[in-house]
Amino acid sequence: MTTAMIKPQEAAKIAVKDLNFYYGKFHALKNISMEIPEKKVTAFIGPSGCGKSTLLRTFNRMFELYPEQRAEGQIMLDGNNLLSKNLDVALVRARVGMVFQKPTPFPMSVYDNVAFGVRLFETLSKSEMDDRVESALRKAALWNEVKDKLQQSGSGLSGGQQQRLCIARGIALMPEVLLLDEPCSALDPLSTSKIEELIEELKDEYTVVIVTHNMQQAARCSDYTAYMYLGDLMEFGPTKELFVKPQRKETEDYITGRFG
Ligand SMILES: Nc1ncnc2c1ncn2[C@@H]1O[C@H](COP(=O)(O)OP(=O)(O)OP(=O)(O)O)[C@@H](O)[C@H]1O
Repeated sequence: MTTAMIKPQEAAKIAVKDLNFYYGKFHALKNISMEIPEKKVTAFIGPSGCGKSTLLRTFNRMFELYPEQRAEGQIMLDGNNLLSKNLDVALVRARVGMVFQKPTPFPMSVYDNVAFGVRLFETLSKSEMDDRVESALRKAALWNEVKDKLQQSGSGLSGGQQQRLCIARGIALMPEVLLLDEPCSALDPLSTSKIEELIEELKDEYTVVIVTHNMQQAARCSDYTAYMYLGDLMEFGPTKELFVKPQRKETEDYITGRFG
């Protein structure tokens, strides 16, 4: 399968080359090559089961927790192969943060939810940590809503607030890349639009990759879109072009709702 591709003009933050992924014998990603541009939002779209989440999870070696899962090929992050056995996985995960579909706050206070990961990597004074927590919550557009309840439990927040708390938790580690796996699927429309606004702001500082089922969301908040089907990368290019003038008939059928 040859991917219909318009190569991004920006520098690549992540360069994927000939990536194949297996769940046991099942070949879930087939020879994927693409460049994820730095400080832009890239969306992965495609019908259920096409491999969007699988591809996203390779970017922080999430699959390594499961022995039957295997990735072959290269995923270069600033020139280092993320799949190389020599790379420290904990450091990879600090550079490449991930937010999941369902908000998953830790069973601890709002403050500690954000500080927890930072304490694993850095020794900060109390005031430095306070600053870090505040700055992460501000960037996640949550500070004003929680500044008076930092010591209350994170699970007491609304679903949309919990998801922004999870984003703050990722940001607090000062990652370079943020992976968002259907971050709005469990949220109401108002929380969804807040997260979408936030994504727009995050790209000033981070490279953002988002998996979404929602094509309007991909069209609204991404700069680049990848359309996947049955483990193949069918088409990749600037979002505006992919939605307005797709190169492949399969992409057009999917985005116009004729299929999927
Ligand atoms: N743990 C697993 N073990 C075996 N097969 C898996 C596993 N996880 C996913 N798969 C298979 O790999 C393929 C890709 O799954 P993946 O979750 O990446 O798709 P997706 O595009 O993100 O789907 P969805 O939109 O439904 O979340 C599917 O055929 C799925 O059944």
